[in-house]
Amino acid sequence: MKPIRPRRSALYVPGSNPRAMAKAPTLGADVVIFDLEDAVAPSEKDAARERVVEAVAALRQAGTSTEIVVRANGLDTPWIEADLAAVGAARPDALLLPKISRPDDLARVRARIAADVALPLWAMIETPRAVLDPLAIAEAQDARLPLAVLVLGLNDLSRETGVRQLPGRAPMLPWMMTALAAARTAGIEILDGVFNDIVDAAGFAAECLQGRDCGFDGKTVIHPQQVAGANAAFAPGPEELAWAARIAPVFDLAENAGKGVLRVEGHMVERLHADMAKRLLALAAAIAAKG
Ligand SMILES: CC(C)(COP(=O)(O)OP(=O)(O)OC[C@H]1O[C@@H](n2cnc3c(N)ncnc32)[C@H](O)[C@@H]1OP(=O)(O)O)[C@@H](O)C(=O)NCCC(=O)NCCSC(=O)C[C@H](O)C(=O)O
Ligand SMILES: [Mg+2]
Repeated sequence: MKPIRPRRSALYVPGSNPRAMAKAPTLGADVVIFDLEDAVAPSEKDAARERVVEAVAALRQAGTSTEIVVRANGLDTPWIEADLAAVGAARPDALLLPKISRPDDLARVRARIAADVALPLWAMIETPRAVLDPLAIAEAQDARLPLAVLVLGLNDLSRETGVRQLPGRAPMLPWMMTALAAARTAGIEILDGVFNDIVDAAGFAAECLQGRDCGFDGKTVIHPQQVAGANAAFAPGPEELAWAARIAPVFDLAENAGKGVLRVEGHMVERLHADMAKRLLALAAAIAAKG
């Protein structure tokens, strides 16, 4: 089993907001994404980049357990060269690239990152082209700069396609699930998009549960108030864990060694269910280890 790093909540923080940046790593999010892209006005780009480099360095020095990611500006913007150089110097845990539409976009980024820099890339799936073939993006791998996580950008997708962001997200679901299948085919993770209405706690909770039911590893969030809800929704619940603990070891028992399927408490349990249960228990242990 691959080592598990919980990514239940990934909090975007504008690189232009020092107060929020200082607060972000203390809020319990598994991931903090310092944003240089859409949340930062053009006039603030240079100052934000410097501030983000300093913040990443300070967090590394402090040995934070929060995963620290920097979102760069788009490939065709005037800021990308400086962003990539800064990320090379700061060495966050990962670099998030917006508006990746095709494998060649990743190749172009990789070619522009200094040869002595090695770190995971995350790619935003938020253009119409990307949702038509997310597998080509997810499978565009590289040893030095591997693609580790896809992140949905449903605001940009809405803007680019005219699709409305409705409760239940019916018009978006085919794209969301295709991206999820692409991530799983490539063996990488995928995070759900943001929920813009900060005051609609019930709507946010419903969307978190939907994301979890759809198989996402976590949700990107935009405000401190959304962190706890995402953490709760994307963590295994007590009943789920209790069941997992009961079925995880059943095929390890000597009497079941030659069996492929069992009846446990009225349920059919195959080896695949035991494997899923072991993964769930490992995720719970990784969450517990965070303290
Ligand atoms: C959305 C906000 C602009 C709301 O800001 P504001 O009304 O000022 O928030 P509050 O007054 O409620 O804030 C209370 C305190 O919490 C801190 N805070 C707020 N937001 C954050 C945050 N994201 N991280 C850390 N801390 C935060 C405030 O500083 C207050 O603290 P204090 O003063 O000490 O009391 C704002 O929440 C915000 O900017 N959110 C992030 C926006 C962002 O990054 N957007 C870009 C990413 S979303 C996206 O692009 C998705 C994708 O690409 C797509 O296409 O869909
Ligand atoms: Mg976007």
